[in-house]
Order: sequence, then structure tokens, then C-alpha cells
Amino acid sequence: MGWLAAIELRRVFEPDVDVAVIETPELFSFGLGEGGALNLVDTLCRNQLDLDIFVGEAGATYKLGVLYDNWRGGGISDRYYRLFCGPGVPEIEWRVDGFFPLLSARIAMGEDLHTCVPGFDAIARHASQQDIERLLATGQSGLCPSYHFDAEAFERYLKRVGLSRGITAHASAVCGMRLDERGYVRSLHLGGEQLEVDFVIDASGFARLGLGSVFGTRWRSFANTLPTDRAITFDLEPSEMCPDPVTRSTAMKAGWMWEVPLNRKITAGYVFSSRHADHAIAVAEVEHRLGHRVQPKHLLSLDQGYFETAWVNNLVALGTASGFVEPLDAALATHTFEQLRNIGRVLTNGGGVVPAHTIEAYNSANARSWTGVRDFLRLHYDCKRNDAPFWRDIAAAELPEGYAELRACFHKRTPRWIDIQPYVGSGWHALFHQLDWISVAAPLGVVPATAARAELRRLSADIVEKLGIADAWDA
Ligand SMILES: Cc1cc2nc3c(=O)[nH]c(=O)nc-3n(C[C@H](O)[C@H](O)[C@H](O)COP(=O)(O)OP(=O)(O)OC[C@H]3O[C@@H](n4cnc5c(N)ncnc54)[C@H](O)[C@@H]3O)c2cc1C
Repeated sequence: MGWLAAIELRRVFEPDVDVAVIETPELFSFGLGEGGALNLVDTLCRNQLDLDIFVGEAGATYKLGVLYDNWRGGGISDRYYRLFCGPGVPEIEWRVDGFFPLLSARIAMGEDLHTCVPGFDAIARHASQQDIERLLATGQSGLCPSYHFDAEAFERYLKRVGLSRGITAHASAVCGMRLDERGYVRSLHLGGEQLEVDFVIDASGFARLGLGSVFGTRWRSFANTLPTDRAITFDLEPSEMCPDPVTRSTAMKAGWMWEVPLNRKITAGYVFSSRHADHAIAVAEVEHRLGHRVQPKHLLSLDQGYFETAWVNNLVALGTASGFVEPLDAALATHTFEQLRNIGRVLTNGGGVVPAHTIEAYNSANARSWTGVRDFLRLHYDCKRNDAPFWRDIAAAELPEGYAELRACFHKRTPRWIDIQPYVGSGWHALFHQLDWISVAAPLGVVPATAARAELRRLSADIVEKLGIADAWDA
């Protein structure tokens, strides 16, 4: 994300401010395909990165949501979707007292939620990219697009754009930082050279040069809540059908597997708990599920959590340098884009002069946002599976307090905006909205039919008749 951050800074700073990217000549990359959420598109547009050029340069394909396979334990055909919904879906446009009566009626009747989106048919029949483009252009699909993309190709594209906009590149590793007596970074050590700096965005990924090494900021671990701590990654041959416009997340015996469909390959991985499987067991399970051998590319140890303070004086950490969560729902990329938007917003609104209490507000909003990510991801594991020790252990594990309370509410009614609002602070946007929570909580039974029925019964008979949901009301 380093080049993207530099492009954001180039946009917000005056032309006479130098913006530079320091990148190691031995660039480290997982070679992954990634999927963004809707704020990927906002980030590109805000920075005048043309979407058509991005698609060509980053090998991007449409992403219209996430497909969850086997999270309820009913086998590979037991699936539900969380779609990126836009205008044109009556179930979402009708809202009464903070809830969606037409969606609640579906939950009360035990119906799928994703089938209410007109464009879902195109997803189900593996429509081509051109068909999806045409469908989106009609404005009738009820869908908003994001993209899957090749992370390395995206970074190369951003570098070309960055250089063309006057950003300078230093091919060198950052070996250290010199702080002044107040703890502000004054220069970076680049091998033999010192680079004087006024402001630093640390996008050093797992190296965590700033918060981890220099400032020793406190780490808030999610290990008790999100138990997966290992991942293997591998590529798959693309299927003969067109690339699916959804990221596929399949529940496995000791975690879950992701598949990001790109044009010429599918990048995939299995995130698992080391208490319940090891590398060999994970590979064997993947091969058994797919029915063929795979060639693992990386075995990674993952420590899920975040640094309590992401912005210290004149250094702010971005993306993995500030925290990490498993790639479920592209939460890390979504959080990173929101961090970047807020860094840009604070710098622009402050005219480059930012008081300490604004930095505190950024840090507290960032921490809230991470908590929201943790709880939304934890929701996915609330799935009543008990066919393997991993799922039984999760079912028995203690829940974080905030999420435990939310879950208790969802037994009585569907998720509301007021439930999510506490995760959002100081000008930040929610990463996962009411509809996202409903789309996962209802299929898993965290919102039971009885809860949906109870809230429908609070509606007047007039509204029930107008909406045509008397069956659900009476059920
Ligand atoms: C297993 C796995 C699967 C993932 N899958 C997805 C997914 O499907 N979708 C998704 O949205 N996200 C996914 N992610 C998250 C994804 O990695 C991040 O969203 C994003 O790529 C992280 O970007 P970053 O810039 O923070 O870190 P990185 O991409 O790791 O970049 C850090 C950069 O800093 C450089 N660097 C390190 N040390 C130094 C130094 N001393 N000096 C100079 N440069 C240095 C490195 O060479 C590297 O180029 C996944 C992550 C993992 C681990």
C-alpha cells in the first residue's frame, strides 16, 4: 500500500512538498490476488486513478460480494452470499424504525436473502465480465461493483502513476529512524544515507518498522477471539467458466479456505488453527476437497490484532504495519483504505497542521474500527458446526463482551445501525454495514426466524398489508 499512500499524500499536499517512497530492492510480496470492498473504488476515484486503466493494469475482475460455502456444516452446496448491494432492491429500500421489514419477512419465512437482489441471477449463472458490465450499466441490478485484483500488478501500476505525478523513489531498505527529543521522526537511515523527513507513513507490512520496532506500541491481540494463526497459500487453475464475481470462502475442518478468482488464475489459501492442524494436514485436506494436488507457495504464521496507537507524533502506520486480521471479507484491505481516507482527510482539513487531540481521535477511531472488524469476523464462526474439534472449541470459547451483547440482541431482533455505530468514530465510515451483518447473521441462525417475526409483529396491520408480508406476520 506504500505507493497508494504516497499518491494520497501527493494529492493532499501542496506541489512544493516532496513525497518519497522508500522501497527495498528485494520487494517482498505474497503474490496474492486480493479482493476489495466498495471503498476500493472510492479510493481509486478519489485519487483520480481511472477504473478502466486499473482493471487492465491490475488484472482486475468484478467482485460483487462474498460466497460462503459449508459454514453451516451442510456440505459444499450449503451456501449463502453477502452481496454488495446498491439501489434498486425494494427489500433494502423499505426501512421502518431502523429495520428492513421485507428482509425480516424473508428471515421469518426461512428464505434466502441474497436472491432478493435482481443481479444475483448473473452471479449464479457465472456471467462473463462483459455481461456483468452490461448488467451494471442498466442500473437495475441492485449491485455495486468492487474488484478482485493482482496485488503485485496493482503495486506496479501505482508506482508508474506515482512516478508520473512527481513522487520520488528510493531503492533502499529503511534500517532505522532518528527521533528528536520529543519523539518525532527526523530522519530515516537508508543504508549509508540519511533522509530528512517531516511526516512518515509506515507501510512496511509485517516488518512493522515504526510501531513495533521504534515506538514499542502496545499490541492488542485477537488470538482469543479469532483462533486461526497459520495460512498456506497456493494458486489454482481457473475453471472453464468465467471468473466468479465473488470471493469464495469455504469452511474447512480447522479454519476456512479462500479463493480469489482472477482472469488467468485463482489465488487461494487455507487459514487454519495450529492447535487443530499442521501444514501437512492442511495441505492434505485442501487436496482432498479439490480432488487434486496443490503446490503450496507460503506457510505463514499469523498474529491477529492491532497496535493500540497507530499514529505517534509524525508517524502513522498503515495496513499490516498497524495490525492484521485473516483475509475473511477482505477486512484488512477495507480497513487499510479507510485508514488512508482518514489520514488524507485529517491532513487536508488541518491544512497540514494537526493537533495532538486530533491524532488521539484518529487513534481511538482506528481502535474502534479494528474492534468492529474483530466482532464482524467472529460472527462468521457462530455457525453451530460441531463436526470437528476446531468448531467445537470455537463454540465453547468465551466471546468478547461487546460481541456477546450484540449476539444476545440478535436473538430478539435483526442487526440495526445503532449496533454498529459504536464501532465508528470521529469522521470514520463503518467498514461493515447493517446489511452486511444481517447477510451473515441471518443465514447462520444468529438471527433466528422468531426474532424477525417478533419485530414484524410490532408493525401496524396497515404497513403489513402495504408491504404484502401478512404471511410472515402471521407465521
Ligand atoms: C495469507 C494472506 C492472505 C491475504 N489475502 C487477502 C485477500 O484476499 N484480500 C485482501 O484484501 N487482503 C488480503 N491479505 C491482506 C493483504 O496482504 C493486505 O491487504 C495488503 O496487501 C497489505 O499491504 P501492506 O502494504 O500493508 O503490506 P505489504 O503488502 O506486506 O507491503 C509491505 C512492504 O514493505 C516493504 N518493506 C518491509 N520492510 C522494509 C524496510 N525495512 N525498508 C523498506 N521497505 C520495507 C516490503 O518489501 C513490502 O513491499 C492477505 C494477507 C495474508 C497474509
